[in-house]
Amino acid sequence: MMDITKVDLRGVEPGTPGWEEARAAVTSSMVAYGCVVVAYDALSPELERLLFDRAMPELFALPLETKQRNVSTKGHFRGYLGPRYEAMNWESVSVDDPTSEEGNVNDFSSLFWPQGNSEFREIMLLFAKNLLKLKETVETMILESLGVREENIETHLSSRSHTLRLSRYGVPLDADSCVSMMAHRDFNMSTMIVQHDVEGLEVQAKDGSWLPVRPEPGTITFQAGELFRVVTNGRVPACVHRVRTPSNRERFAVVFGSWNIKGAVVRAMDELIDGDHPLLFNPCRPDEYVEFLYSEEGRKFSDPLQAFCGVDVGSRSTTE
Ligand SMILES: O=C(O)CCC(=O)C(=O)O
Ligand SMILES: [Fe+2]
Repeated sequence: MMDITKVDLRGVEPGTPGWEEARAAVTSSMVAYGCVVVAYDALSPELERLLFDRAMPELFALPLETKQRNVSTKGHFRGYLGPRYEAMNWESVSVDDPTSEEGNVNDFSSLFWPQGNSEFREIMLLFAKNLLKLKETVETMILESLGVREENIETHLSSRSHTLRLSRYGVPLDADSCVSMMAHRDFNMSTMIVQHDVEGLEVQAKDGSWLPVRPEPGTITFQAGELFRVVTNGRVPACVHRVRTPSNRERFAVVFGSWNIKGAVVRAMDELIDGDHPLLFNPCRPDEYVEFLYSEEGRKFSDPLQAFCGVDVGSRSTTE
């Protein structure tokens, strides 16, 4: 089976020799799959083991009431997600704005370890900061390649909020398919996924085939969400992905999500609209889009973004 090409971003910075080559490779993978697999040192192997092999199993073994203390006022897919997803055998906790020094990660950590766990807190903060840097590098590469001006890239990067989510998948309940999370696109700007030891993430190619992303140490998957599709005026598709674990093992994953700042409007970047690339999506409000996505109406569409804010309403099609 074919692998998605891995791009080595270790030590690659703007102006360094490897930048342009890496940028081209990142962009071509994004245009093809809506995702790219990169090699990047976001956490040392020792810290990664501490997090995945010790802290995460310990955290998820806590009583339900303890995990439920992880709440968020910031909307969908935040805080503790558990019993509602029993049919998937999936649960996760998440921290908002995980790179802020003002104590979010601290409060998050003391929910689970009231007596303190400075090691966990430090790992989370370091991980989040490094993942944020990687995200900015990858998005800069893509937007630069597509011809977006530097000041617009900066505005784009500074209009974001972030979450760091820790997920646990029990062994897949459907032993035939081994799928524990169905095919979907994320409705945010972008997502980065860090796997550890156990396989699961699969990405769908345009021909419909599924490409497994192997949980190789030191690799991270960057995926475009629906909002990135709007921003790039459809040049970059939102990544279709799922979780499937044929080895039937419990699996942990860390997911860094990039969202809009509250109330913002997302629109296609000026440089990406021209005669050859007419505007595909009207400006959209992410909070309204999410409402639509989960509404009875929204669920009918195979491409709900197109139905919600697509310019060409003639091409709307339902899955029915
Ligand atoms: O666990 C993974 O590898 C993917 C998770 C995912 O797709 C999600 O949380 O939206
Ligand atoms: Fe996802």
